[in-house]
Amino acid sequence: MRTSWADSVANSASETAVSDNNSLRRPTRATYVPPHLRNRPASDTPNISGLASESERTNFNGTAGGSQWSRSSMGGGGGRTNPEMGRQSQVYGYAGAGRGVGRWNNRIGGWDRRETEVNPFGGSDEADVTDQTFSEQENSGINFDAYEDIPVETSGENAPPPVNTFSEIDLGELLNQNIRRCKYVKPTPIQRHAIPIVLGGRDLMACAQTGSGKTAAFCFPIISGIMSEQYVQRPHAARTAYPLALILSPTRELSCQIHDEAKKFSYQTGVKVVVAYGGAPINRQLRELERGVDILVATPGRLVDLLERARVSLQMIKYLALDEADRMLDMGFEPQIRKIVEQMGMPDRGMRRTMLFSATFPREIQRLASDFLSNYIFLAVGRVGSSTDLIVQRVEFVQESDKRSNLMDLLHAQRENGVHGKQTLTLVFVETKKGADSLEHWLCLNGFPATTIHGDRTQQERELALRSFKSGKTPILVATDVAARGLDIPHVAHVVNFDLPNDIDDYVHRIGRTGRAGKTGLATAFFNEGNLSLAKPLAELMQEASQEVPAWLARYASRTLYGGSKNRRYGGGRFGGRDFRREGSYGRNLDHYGLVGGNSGSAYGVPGNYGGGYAPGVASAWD
Ligand SMILES: Nc1ncnc2c1ncn2[C@@H]1O[C@H](COP(=O)(O)OP(=O)(O)OP(=O)(O)O)[C@@H](O)[C@H]1O
Repeated sequence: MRTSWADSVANSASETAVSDNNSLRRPTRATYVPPHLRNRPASDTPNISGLASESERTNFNGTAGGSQWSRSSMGGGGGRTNPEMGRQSQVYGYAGAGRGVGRWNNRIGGWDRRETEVNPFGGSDEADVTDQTFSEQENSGINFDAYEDIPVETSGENAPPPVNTFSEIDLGELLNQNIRRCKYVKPTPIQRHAIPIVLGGRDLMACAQTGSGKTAAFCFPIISGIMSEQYVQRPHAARTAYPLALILSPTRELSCQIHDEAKKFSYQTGVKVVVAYGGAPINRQLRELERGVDILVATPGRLVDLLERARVSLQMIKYLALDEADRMLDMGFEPQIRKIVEQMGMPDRGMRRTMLFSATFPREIQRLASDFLSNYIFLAVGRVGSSTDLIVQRVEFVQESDKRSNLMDLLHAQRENGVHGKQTLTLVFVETKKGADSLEHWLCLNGFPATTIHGDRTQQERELALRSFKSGKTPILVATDVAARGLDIPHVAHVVNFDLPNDIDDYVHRIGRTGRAGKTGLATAFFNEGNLSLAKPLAELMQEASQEVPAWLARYASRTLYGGSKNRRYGGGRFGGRDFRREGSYGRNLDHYGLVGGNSGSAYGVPGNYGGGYAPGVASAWD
């Protein structure tokens, strides 16, 4: 019998409670450690909390237990500078852990923050790991087994082996506590493979299906790596922030989401996470940065702004993660990413750990991405570029003029049948910003509370819309591609492609807003003659995901000249995740299909139709 994720959570609750009582003893404040004491052999006395010994607990001024220095100069959150220092160096971490706590330092600068840190889990008792406050994203009802027999391909030299449990990985007790607070009982397959690879000091290009836990897969090794840093001296510059890790994502909402997740994972660890994105007041972000930052989550546009103002330096970056990496490196945007990674002071590849994650990884993008990586491992979990089997996909032939009434039928049926209950959230994707506004208006007029998210709305409106949708106040969200990638919105039961995208990868990401973390979902697409280029890849994708392909779609697919088998980009076959280095094509002049000397500049035979190329009036997902 299959056990659900929820069952696993329930079964583990008692164990968790026992271990937590032991492990949550809060450390007292740690402070400055004189250089001669740094990196001293650990004390023989086991030190559960990973603190420096009493004799070492002397602050910068020589007074015991003080915390001023660490607050002001370590980016600890206080913002005050110790006048005796005469400079504003930033010193992080200390190898003060006694034996028994492994390589974990106590993140001196962090302890002061711990006292005032808002509990992102919402509970009043921050030490109560078993609290039930983490309700919004409660991982109940998740079918963990859905991921158990997923195919995995790893290539690259000496890939560190995967693990089966979080406890097999030395992530550090504080991070482990947060993993338990998140109610993550077992690592998902991408986490099982990716975390040991990065902790093993390797660069990584990772493909895994939508909703399969990639965020934690790159956050855990970053947080854990920063926590275990022995000692980091940052340069002295009054108003420049020197993050140790940079996480880039293509949209503002996704950056905010990653920031929220990373804050949960790093709660009480002393690791400081800051987000910077366009459309929001920069001054607030600057103030946050001034208070110190270990992990900076950003959209590329705002990051370049901060770099050009010299308010952020990438000089100390040890970890670089690109989420939705294929989007970040597609035609329109690659120069900006290249500038950030190669021309703005970031340590060269090989001197930092670089991680690229996405659910889709076209061969051409893999080739570009390999410029940023050093001797990397390629990891493919699941049928890459495919949708997950957890999503039931339907395609209906609907003429443009009939789309609204068809949508209305779907919504009425959903409401009346109560198939997914009253709380059902429906995400409707359209092509243009105008189209989004007009459909939203029409839905509201017809008694279906809806809201919209697209690039013409202010950031405040976008955030409000997302909140209103998540809360169920407006259970229909009409969106452009700005909401296609990465957003993890619990309880989205139905994704409707009112207008299909031109690119099958965008379709994969859009429908991936449902059927997440082992839950099932439904995706309906309206197809007509305007979508002929998608017929073949769509039919193939559906077939691969064991979905019923309508006979009319199969006929269109067999007739279609363009739009060809995009899976060939991934190497073809049932298991599509393929390291481009393993194909005979490595280093040769290929087009997106892997055809030597292909039609230049035209991916899939549709001019300017890949990724970054947006037609006028069409929404860009880029911030
Ligand atoms: N080990 C785990 N146990 C339980 N739930 C998990 C685990 N890891 C991640 N999750 C949950 O799974 C959901 C999806 O995770 P995440 O958003 O990281 O997916 P993703 O792979 O990045 O998806 P996308 O490709 O759409 O960006 C989140 O709600 C997250 O909290």
